[in-house]
Amino acid sequence: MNDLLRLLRLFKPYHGWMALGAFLSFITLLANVGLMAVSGWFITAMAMAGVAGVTMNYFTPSALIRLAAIVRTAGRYGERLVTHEATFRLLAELRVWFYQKLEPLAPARLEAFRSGDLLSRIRADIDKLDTVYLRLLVPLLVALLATLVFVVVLLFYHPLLALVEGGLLLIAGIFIPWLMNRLGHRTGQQMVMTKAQMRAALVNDLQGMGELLVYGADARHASEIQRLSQQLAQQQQKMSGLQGISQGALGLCANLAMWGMMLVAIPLVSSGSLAPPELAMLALFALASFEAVMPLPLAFQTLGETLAALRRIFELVDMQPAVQEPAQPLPMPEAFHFTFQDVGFRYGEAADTLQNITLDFPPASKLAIVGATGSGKSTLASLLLRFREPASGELLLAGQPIQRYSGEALRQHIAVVSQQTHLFNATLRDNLLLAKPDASQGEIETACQLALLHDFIANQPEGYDTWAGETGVRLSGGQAKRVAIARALLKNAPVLILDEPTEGLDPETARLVMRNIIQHVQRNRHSLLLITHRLHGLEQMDGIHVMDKGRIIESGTQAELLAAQGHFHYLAENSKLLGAQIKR
Ligand SMILES: Nc1ncnc2c1ncn2[C@@H]1O[C@H](COP(=O)(O)OP(=O)(O)OP(=O)(O)O)[C@@H](O)[C@H]1O
Repeated sequence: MNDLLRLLRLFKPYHGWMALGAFLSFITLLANVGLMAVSGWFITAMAMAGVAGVTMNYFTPSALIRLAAIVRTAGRYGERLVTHEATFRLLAELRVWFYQKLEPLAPARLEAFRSGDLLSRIRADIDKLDTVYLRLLVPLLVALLATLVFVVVLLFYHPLLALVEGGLLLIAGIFIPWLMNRLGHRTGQQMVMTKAQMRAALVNDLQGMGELLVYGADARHASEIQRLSQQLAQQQQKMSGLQGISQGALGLCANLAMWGMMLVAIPLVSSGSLAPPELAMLALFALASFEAVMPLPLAFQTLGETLAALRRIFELVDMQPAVQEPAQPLPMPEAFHFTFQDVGFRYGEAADTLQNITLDFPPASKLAIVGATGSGKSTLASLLLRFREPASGELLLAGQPIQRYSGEALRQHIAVVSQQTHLFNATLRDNLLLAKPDASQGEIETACQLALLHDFIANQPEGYDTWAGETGVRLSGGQAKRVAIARALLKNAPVLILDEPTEGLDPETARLVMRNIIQHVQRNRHSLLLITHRLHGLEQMDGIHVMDKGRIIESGTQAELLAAQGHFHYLAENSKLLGAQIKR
């Protein structure tokens, strides 16, 4: 329930729209019930007047009937318009709010979630929330008000009539929905989970379809999807069964109310305290009044589903970002001088990933981090990018703890080519412009020339408007990598971080691209942090740090490290490429 109240507070800017929608719905209901009641009265009165051969004023009731019919039609139209407008506005607001809450959680906190699950929360769970206003709040408010009005109206005729109507409305509006909620709560929650699991499994399988086919695991994965889909079908069947029972029970209550009216009203007509046309009027009034509670059982039956969706949304929203933004961030410095002082870091409860890292990364310098796979090189870069915070020691930027700067502002001054580069399902131009939306064609081409990509693009029939495909599938691995390099160079940021930039490139192309990158950073007096396994081109670095098991075990220039005959020398000996480089 707390989650529901919290959601209502989020709806605050739209309370006016919401109230208007509920009001129109209430008016429409009153018009419908009035229409039925007056019609019942009018038909009976006319019949009786015909039998008795007397004349009666039929203008007023027929005008009333027309009025009620017009109000009902216009009201229904207005109600649909306003309630749906309100719902779409609420959903749009919720999506933006949710996205804004998600953004600071990326990448560190969101890694724990499957991409299909995140998609499910953003789309399906948010969509589910339209039921809170449209199917829960409006019907509940209208039912409450209408029950009150109906009981008061009947009290004017006879207290017993009000008692029958009120009692049956309470059974239909409270007991049956309560029962449906009890019976449907668990299944509703399970349905949200099953749907989310199915979406996550589908997204996962579609992304890895190639591997599934190669290893012949597609049938096994398909059977899991089938199992989930059967589970969902069973849950849906149970919910539909409950819905059928509740609608039947409601119909029964409405008919019982009509009969109840007759039972109470017939003696009143016989005793002369009620006119005969009023008997038909009351019977139809009672029957029609149950429209007020009709939507409630379904609303409460699906409440479990709605609350589960809401919980999944708040669960994400309430997560603390891995990095806290300072309340009053320092302005960005003129020169980007990073200093690691005895920095330690670990992922969650795992063992230390980084220990006692001390290194200096001054402006316009070129630093290489080399070492075995899993030794913590990329983690070091993610601390620089403020995606994560050191657990111990200090990471300084221009002499100030990096925590005092805004992560977002900092990242505007850093260009990155990460290990797993992501290309968007857009043209090559759009993928490049991501780094600098206002870049000119000349700037784009220069960046691509540096990445040795321009000739390839120029040879494509559509040039820079060639479609890259989802995650760059329409390019080779090496081409996609070079798009990422060109994108980083186009940004022209004072700090460039390259994590395995030449992975997937043939040795000659790798050598030429690295040569161009180094010339580019030297020309612009930018700094470069190169994370690599490949030990070529390192003679141009101002410093090399060798990492092993989260620690820096050696530091120096290439010549110094080779002369020291330590770990770097051992790695170099094992690298034919470096041998080729040194000979050259
Ligand atoms: N998001 C993460 N959550 C938990 N552990 C992680 C995460 N990312 C990396 N690790 C662990 O931290 C350690 C260091 O990883 P990191 O990616 O920094 O190494 P690396 O030196 O860059 O490796 P490689 O050369 O293979 O890219 C590894 O043991 C890895 O399993």
